[in-house]
Amino acid sequence: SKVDQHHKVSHVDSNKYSIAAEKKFLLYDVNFGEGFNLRRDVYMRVANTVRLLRESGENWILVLPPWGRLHHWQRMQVALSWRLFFDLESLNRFIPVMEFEDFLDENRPIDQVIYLQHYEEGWGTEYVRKFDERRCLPPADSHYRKENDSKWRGWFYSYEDVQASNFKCVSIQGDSGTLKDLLTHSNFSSMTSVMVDRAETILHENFGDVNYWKARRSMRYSKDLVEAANVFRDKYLDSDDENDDTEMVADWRKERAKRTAKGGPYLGIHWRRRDFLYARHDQLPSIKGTAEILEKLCEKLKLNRIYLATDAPEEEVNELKSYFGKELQVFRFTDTQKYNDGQIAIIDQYLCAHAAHFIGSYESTFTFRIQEDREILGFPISSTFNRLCPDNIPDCEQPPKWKIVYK
Ligand SMILES: C[C@@H]1O[C@H](OP(=O)(O)OP(=O)(O)OC[C@H]2O[C@@H](n3cnc4c(=O)[nH]c(N)nc43)[C@H](O)[C@@H]2O)[C@@H](O)[C@H](O)[C@@H]1O
Repeated sequence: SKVDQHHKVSHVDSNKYSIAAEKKFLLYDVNFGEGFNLRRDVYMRVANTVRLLRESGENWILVLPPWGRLHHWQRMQVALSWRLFFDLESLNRFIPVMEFEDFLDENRPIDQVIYLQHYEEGWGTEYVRKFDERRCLPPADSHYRKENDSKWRGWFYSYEDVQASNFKCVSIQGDSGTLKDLLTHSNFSSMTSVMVDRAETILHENFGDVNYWKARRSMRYSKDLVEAANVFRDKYLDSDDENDDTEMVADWRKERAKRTAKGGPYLGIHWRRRDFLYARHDQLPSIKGTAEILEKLCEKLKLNRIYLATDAPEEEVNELKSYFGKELQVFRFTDTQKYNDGQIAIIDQYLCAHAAHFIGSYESTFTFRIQEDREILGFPISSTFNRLCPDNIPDCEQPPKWKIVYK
């Protein structure tokens, strides 16, 4: 009936694609090995799938995958909700989202797990967007198992009593739009709730376009984290939004292009260490080399404060600091009592994003997210797209400038 339908959409009235159709739920997960900031990128891809589905008249809602089991996090936590990190109201202004806990509270089943994988035979000579139901390749076959009750069990973000009715593997090459097609034009189109595992398999439909940036801008940080970081800016970095020209409108949909942000009187650096030293060894400076770059930069920019975001062990931080003269002060946010590893990572990023000048680490997604935040805040390009060069190539190639677009 009409009344029923009205009831069904009342949750998503705030969204401009509010649709009189039955609600459907998209859940997803990402390969276990991926880090926090690649996962944030995968959110943008899947959020755009939901946007496309809604634009085509289907009433999909994105169920947010709880955070946890990240191998970079020193403390092994699981089942952390999104509101610990992000502002859900803000996310909801792009597409309707809900926490997994709330999905479970509504006693909803998971009808179908679709495990995305590549094509066994590879990509072929030309890139075509396509998908096909295929036999499961490793490791899919080991991640889900059928129990005696013929339900499927898997990791499900550590929740033990969650199961799915059906499980299929799909080979796919494509993007957010291809995933939309998979959900609407395949055997899965009758399902009400679908979980897509290995969602990182799909790409952005148009990397860096306006919808990329809308999804990105909707990912405002939780009010608690912003508050904690702002208190720190005020106390140690002589930095606040009014002086720095970094004020933001409450609703990201009202943001307009600008390049007038000044930032606080400090240098922000993302100094990626640990496993990155193996992966990108030739592209990173030594500890001493890092100190030399920072000293020179501070002298040039007439700054005497550094905000250091890093995953480096304490000994390395101490070594770095030991190379600086007395005139340079180094600050870090380290309240691990009150905040979990992901929250500290976000506070680190926020503080780097508000610095007068930023320098990051080569091809780190942690660095990329800071650059995006600075684009949103409206910094001049030259203060943002900078990287630490290795010792032997002091004038190394600087990072690509993925500028924000509003149209
Ligand atoms: C080598 C590759 O590196 C890729 O990492 P990359 O893009 O830098 O960035 P992420 O994917 O975020 O992984 C790095 C993780 O290390 C911690 N981390 C790194 N830098 C900082 C920092 O400045 N402050 C804080 N608080 N934490 C930091 C944090 O947990 C972060 O999520 C990985 O995603 C890949 O899985 C792979 O390991």
